[in-house]
Amino acid sequence: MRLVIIVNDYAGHGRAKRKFEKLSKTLQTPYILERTNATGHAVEIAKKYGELQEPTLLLTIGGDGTIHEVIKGAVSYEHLVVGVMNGGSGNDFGRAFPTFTTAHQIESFIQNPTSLPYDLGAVKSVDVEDVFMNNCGFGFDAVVTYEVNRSKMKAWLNKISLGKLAYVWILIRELFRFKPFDLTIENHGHLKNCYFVVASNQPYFGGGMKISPNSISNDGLMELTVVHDITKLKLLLIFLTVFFGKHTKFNTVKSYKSSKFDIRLHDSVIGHADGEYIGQAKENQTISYFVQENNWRLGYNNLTK
Ligand SMILES: Nc1ncnc2c1ncn2[C@@H]1O[C@H](COP(=O)(O)OP(=O)(O)OP(=O)(O)O)[C@@H](O)[C@H]1O
Repeated sequence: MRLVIIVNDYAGHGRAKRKFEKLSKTLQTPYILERTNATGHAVEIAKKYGELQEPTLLLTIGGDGTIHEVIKGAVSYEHLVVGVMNGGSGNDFGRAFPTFTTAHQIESFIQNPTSLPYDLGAVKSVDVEDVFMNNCGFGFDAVVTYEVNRSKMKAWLNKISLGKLAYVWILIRELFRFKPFDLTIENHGHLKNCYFVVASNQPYFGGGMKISPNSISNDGLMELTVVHDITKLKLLLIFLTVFFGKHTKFNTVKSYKSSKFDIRLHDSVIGHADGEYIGQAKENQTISYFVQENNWRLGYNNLTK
């Protein structure tokens, strides 16, 4: 099996770059190195190897955004297997899926490749279309993600390893600015004053929050979680309980399970897929979430974690 290593030097504020440098000192197996040069490049890299028809491990060293792009490009190419070494900041993928940590694990995989198929979520409306291996949400979570990613303060604080401070500051600032929206979920009814709605294919989001504790990534189903009708102070308290997956006990948190959801937001609200901004859904447009069952393969063996 051919080994292609895809590295996003910028992921994890240089963490992915350092991981690759360390790996390259011990890895004996020949490999092709692909460094991403911009947002979206990893999709093109994966597609390029999809067209070459040779069994290939796309070993991705980066964060959730880079992994998202590689899976998006690799989807439906049966000879492509995605492998991951965590190199991001949040690494929600690595909390739910097995990942490689050493050169020895990768070498033993190349000699004896084993992989399993996983589901991919899809989201589609007139203005928004994407896929997700972790989760895809509209509302407050997307606003915080968007503001954190474009924040100059975060870039500066990261240089002195205080990036999380920027996250907390932006979360509180946006909480006071955010205007809740009404939401209709087809076949499930209408909810008022919603802060966010998120569809999940695995439990974790936002860097370790267990937003959807019962999500399983290869069951052909997704979970929809909505937080609604709640004071801003209580929402902050609920954020603390999310780390332990205990928020679902509050009656202001609703969860649904299905292979497909059609929702309508009664305001124009921005969205994210796997923590990357995907655009703004216009008010009252139908947004369809659905599961593409078992359509990408993850490589790992009994040595991976
Ligand atoms: N050469 C590049 N320069 C700038 N951005 C890049 C480059 N290559 C990829 N990107 C983009 O960098 C963004 C962040 O990458 P990624 O999500 O992997 O890291 P992270 O944000 O540190 O990790 P996490 O999402 O796990 O918190 C992605 O949107 C990706 O498309």
